[in-house]
Amino acid sequence: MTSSPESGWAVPADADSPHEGGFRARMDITTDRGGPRYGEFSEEIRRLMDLARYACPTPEITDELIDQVRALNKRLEDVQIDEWRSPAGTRIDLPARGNITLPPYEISEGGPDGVVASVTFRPFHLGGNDAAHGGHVAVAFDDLGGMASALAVQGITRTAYLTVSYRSLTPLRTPLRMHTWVENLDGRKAFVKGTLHDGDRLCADLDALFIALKPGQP
Ligand SMILES: CCCCCCCC(=O)SCCNC(=O)CCNC(=O)[C@H](O)C(C)(C)COP(=O)(O)OP(=O)(O)OC[C@H]1O[C@@H](n2cnc3c(N)ncnc32)[C@H](O)[C@@H]1OP(=O)(O)O
Repeated sequence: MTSSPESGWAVPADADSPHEGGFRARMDITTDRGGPRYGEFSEEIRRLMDLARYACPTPEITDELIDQVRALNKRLEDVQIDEWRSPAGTRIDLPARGNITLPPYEISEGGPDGVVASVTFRPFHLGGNDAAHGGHVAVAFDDLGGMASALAVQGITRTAYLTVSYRSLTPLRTPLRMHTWVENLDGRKAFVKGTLHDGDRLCADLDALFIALKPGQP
């Protein structure tokens, strides 16, 4: 994996890619990548996003911050790797598998009855009026609905459709209960339902279809 000189973004070097279709690569999931403090690193990045979202720096402080963030980005550019070997998304010991782009969640149950997780939308997940952005709620449902369907079909699934009904405001900074489960399994089709609760209050619910991928299907 190298960085594209034009964009500075990581680009895949596919000659040695371990990917064989679906979301996963032909390699073991490890909890070592990024080291024992990788979870702390992810949390500091989330904190950076939270603080940046609500910051109103003076022009002088903006200048200073640009230099500091550029230095941090330069350090990260030096350690780019492809998605299959990146700790973000494969560290199953960390909230949301160490994936900093997902709302952080912790799973308490996962099996034939579905998945139950505590999800906390961060300040940077703001939609407006101190409530979570609906798109971030859908992201959480997609990931945990995908997990429920994957457990049911014992394989990799992909979202065909996903409908979220927003029943009441979803608060930030509050551990919420998300439950996703397969209501009906019909061959490769897993019809998934889900709920998101703040205590007894229903914030949103899910109606989705996930399709089990065929071997090698991209
Ligand atoms: C643990 C980690 C969890 C992570 C979860 C993250 C999940 C994601 O975000 S996935 C990303 C978003 N989704 C995508 O990009 C998917 C893009 N679409 C595709 O790849 C394909 O259309 C795919 C795989 C969904 C289905 O294609 P394909 O495998 O060819 O199946 P296909 O033969 O068309 O359909 C299979 C069945 O599903 C039905 N179906 C497919 N799409 C739909 C749909 N949108 N609505 C209703 N039915 C559908 C078909 O009618 C067919 O039914 P039947 O077998 O009864 O005739």
